Amino acid sequence: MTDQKDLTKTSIDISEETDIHWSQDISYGGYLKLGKLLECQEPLSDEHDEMLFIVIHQSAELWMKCCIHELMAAMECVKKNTLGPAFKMLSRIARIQAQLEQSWDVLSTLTPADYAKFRDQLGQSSGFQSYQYRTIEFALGNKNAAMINAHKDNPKRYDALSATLHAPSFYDLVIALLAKRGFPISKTQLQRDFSQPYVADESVENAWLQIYRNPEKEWELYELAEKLVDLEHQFHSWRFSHMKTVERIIGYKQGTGGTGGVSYLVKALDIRFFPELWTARTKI
Ligand code: HEM
Ligand SMILES: N[C@@H](CC(=O)c1ccccc1NC=O)C(=O)O
Repeated sequence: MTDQKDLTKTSIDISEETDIHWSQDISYGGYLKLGKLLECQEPLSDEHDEMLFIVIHQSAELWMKCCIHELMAAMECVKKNTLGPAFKMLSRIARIQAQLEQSWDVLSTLTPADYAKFRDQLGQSSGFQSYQYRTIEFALGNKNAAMINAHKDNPKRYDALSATLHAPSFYDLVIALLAKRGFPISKTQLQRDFSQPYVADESVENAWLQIYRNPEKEWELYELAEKLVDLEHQFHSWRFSHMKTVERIIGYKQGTGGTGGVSYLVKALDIRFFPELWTARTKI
């Protein structure tokens, strides 16, 4: 008898299932717009490996979309001086960055010969023209006005990118927060032209030094500092892996976007979003 009872437990309980009100007008594919999404992979060549190239880039753009969503919301939290929810968003961004990093491993299965078979089809197109990537760079503080020119044919994107260029970056907002919380930050940092590249400042470094030396006094800011360091570390790893993957796939050829290729990507490794968080470490 007991055996029979157990058997009924493991079988599907129809009476419970019928309690679920299956919606008439929504389905998995409908909700996720898979019809549209899965029609977006249109290789320009008949080469087998072009599918991987397209899917890797499209997935990266989807993750970037999610990352921008979190980043903008986290910036609003910093503006409002409420760091709790921002921490949650920054942790999610870190996991997204790990996903993006992982994709280099998949792409490295593409050999130089595989890529050469369809590279010419790409013309002058390049990651250089990624609107979402540039949005992230600007929001994190790597401001470079010349980069918006790639979007001059799309006024909506051009204007939105221009707005992000001129707005305070995540780090600008964090510095304003340091001032709000009583740290003596120089006026030049608080009233700077936000469209210009950020230049490191002693008053900001001193604030971080104080926070790192006495974390118990400003635990939230200490935690924020470490989350920013994580974010920059991951971003740097992504840049590095991109550069190394490009090196193994196209060697030292020029980029389709008109740069020197690997040499351009190597130079980008010098960029720091949060410079004082790195220089302060030597002095602690
Ligand atoms: C075969 C694979 C790839 C090659 C050979 C490659 C090569 C390059 C090169 C040479 C550049 C410099 C600009 C240029 O002259 O074109 C560049 C920039 C860029 N690539 Fe890639 N890339 C590859 C894959 C990817 C992937 C998977 C992504 C992910 C979204 C990506 C995103 C970018 C971005 C955002 C830039 C602009 C970087 C900046 O301005 O700092 N690339 N790529
Ligand atoms: N810049 C690459 C081309 C390239 O990677 C690319 C071309 C079109 C769409 C996305 C691309 N990926 C990132 O740069 C190259 O020089 O081969």
